[in-house]
Amino acid sequence: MGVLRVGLCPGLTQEMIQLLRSRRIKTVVDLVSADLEEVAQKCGLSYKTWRAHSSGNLGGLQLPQVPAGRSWSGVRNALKQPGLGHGGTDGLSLNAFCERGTALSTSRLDKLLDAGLYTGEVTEIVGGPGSGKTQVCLCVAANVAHGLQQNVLYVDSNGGLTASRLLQLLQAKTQDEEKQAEALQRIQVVHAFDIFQMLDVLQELRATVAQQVTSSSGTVKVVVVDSVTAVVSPLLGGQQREGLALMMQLAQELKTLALDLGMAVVVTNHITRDRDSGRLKPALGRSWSFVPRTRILLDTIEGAGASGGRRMACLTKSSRQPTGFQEMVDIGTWGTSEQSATLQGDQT
Ligand SMILES: Nc1ncnc2c1ncn2[C@@H]1O[C@H](COP(=O)(O)OP(=O)(O)OP(=O)(O)O)[C@@H](O)[C@H]1O
Repeated sequence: MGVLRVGLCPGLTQEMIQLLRSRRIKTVVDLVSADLEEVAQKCGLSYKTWRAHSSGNLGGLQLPQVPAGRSWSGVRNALKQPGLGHGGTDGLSLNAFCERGTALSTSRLDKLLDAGLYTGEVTEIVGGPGSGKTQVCLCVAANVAHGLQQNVLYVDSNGGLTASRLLQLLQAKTQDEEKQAEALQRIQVVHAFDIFQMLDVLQELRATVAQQVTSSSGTVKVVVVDSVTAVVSPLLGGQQREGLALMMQLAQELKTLALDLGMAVVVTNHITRDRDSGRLKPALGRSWSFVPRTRILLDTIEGAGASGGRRMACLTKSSRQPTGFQEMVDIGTWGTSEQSATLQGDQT
């Protein structure tokens, strides 16, 4: 059991340890199980300062792997489960541990995602050309920037983003031009047309956020990458080992942003046909398939064609909901109305 001690994480002073002890918080597990806001209040620290102090890896101590929850109470309950709370497999920073598993309501796909995009995770939107992946990304960006008033980094690697469509989505949410402008300012758009540019962008974000732990300016909550396939697939195939290595480096960067910096990461991926079975599957192969924790497949509805806006969204990977859960969405009306219909949910 990790007893709290000076130097375990930056800013954890003897004085703070004494204060915590007087509140019966003696170990790392006591600390992560406690209500952070309440602890901050009792110890006379601002919540933000406390969060800043509690970032870091607690001296490399292994924090328990908690099943994804949605709130602090979820984290606390998870820690009460037998077998948890005595060290684990996942050396998360305390900061990320606190942030992990917050559901951000972001799009018409919230129901499939079990309340929204989760911080601390990579979510993948998969589909063929014109299936609506970019529309989902734009919708997520608009909702996060306007509805949640949080910052978004939007990495466009295929030129799919258009400012006019983004504005259209925001106009559907508010008529107030000032609010539209504020939301647009929260969406930082970066073009990265090869993997090196993309790695640069993500590494820069990581460095900036790491340096700004105590800054009052808002940090990026959601990272959108549309698409990973555009920059990775030219590197794969044949004997291109370097390509695979770069792809896994990209995967690592995205996971770091999610797990260590508490962001929700959304990526898009193409589909490809399996050589043996002939079935459609996400592109980029088996190594990449483990990167996203949740995956949604977008498909055109038979007979409707790609030009129509109706799509079937199907949950094909999830740790929370039964896979096979489907929802019909109309990407064409996303900028104008808020209609969607759940068609079916079944276990596969
Ligand atoms: N401004 C718009 N208003 C309404 N619907 C649009 C608009 N732009 C595109 N769409 C719809 O989105 C579809 C294309 O979706 P999108 O560009 O998101 O696909 P994608 O999956 O990202 O494709 P690709 O893989 O080729 O980039 C169009 O067929 C159209 O139905």
